[in-house]
Amino acid sequence: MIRVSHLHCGYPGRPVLRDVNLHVERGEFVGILGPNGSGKTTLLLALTGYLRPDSGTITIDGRPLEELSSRQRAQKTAVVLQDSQVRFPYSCAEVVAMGRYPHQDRWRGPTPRDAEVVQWAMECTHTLELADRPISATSGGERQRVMMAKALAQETPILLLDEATSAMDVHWRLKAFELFQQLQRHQRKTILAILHDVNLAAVFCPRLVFLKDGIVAADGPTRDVLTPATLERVYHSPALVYDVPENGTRQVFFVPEEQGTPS
Ligand SMILES: Nc1ncnc2c1ncn2[C@@H]1O[C@H](COP(=O)(O)OP(=O)(O)OP(=O)(O)O)[C@@H](O)[C@H]1O
Repeated sequence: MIRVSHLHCGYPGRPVLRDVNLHVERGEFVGILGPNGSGKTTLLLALTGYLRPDSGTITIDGRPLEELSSRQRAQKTAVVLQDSQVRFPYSCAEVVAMGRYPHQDRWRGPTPRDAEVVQWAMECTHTLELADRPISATSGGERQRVMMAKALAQETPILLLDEATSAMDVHWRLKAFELFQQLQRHQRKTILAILHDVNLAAVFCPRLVFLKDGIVAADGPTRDVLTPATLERVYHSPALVYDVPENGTRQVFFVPEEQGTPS
């Protein structure tokens, strides 16, 4: 579904990603982790077509990204950013409805199906009660839920999340990730989620990709790559890794330097 080959990408005068290779199949839920500045957002921006590669290729369903029009790209990929700015005081319902633009005919306007999808997206993100509120009058966590609803309303096979739940409390963050998991399992959506919370990633993402200094430092099934060795190599922080028998996941405890690692 998504194939990134020998990707070099960055900003004018600042190369970031170096020879990144990544192949993601339809229906995968991949966590993208790594230290600040390691290139996670740069990779996501390259996947949306916002940043053009310096070299290398990105294909979606076998088609090079640069061959797709912006409308075609928006039909394939929806993005939820950590902090989306909406300049005008649109209501939350209007913001969610913007997710339908890539499917709409400019001359016909919204159809009953558009309204149904918007209603569905707001129901499953619990944002209906915010429908008439100006987006500028919502809290950070509420705004992230509205932007999630907009991305769902876009009805794309691929969902890219960049710290999309960072402003949410524990309850809403878990609800959001449970929803992503349902979309992955029942609609076979392909989800790439940039996260700093290694433990959240370990619970929901069966595959993890660690970036470090613009290269892929580790990529594989969560159980294989979530090891003290990988974490120490990527974050330079000693870590203890535990198996949680109750749900079959792994969890990590980063050990503050001065406490040392218990023997
Ligand atoms: N618009 C820009 N122009 C120039 N350099 C940039 C720009 N945006 C990011 N960078 C630089 O590119 C590098 C990678 O940034 P990127 O945002 O991809 O990192 P990240 O892994 O997402 O980091 P974080 O965890 O802090 O969000 C960093 O060194 C950053 O300073």
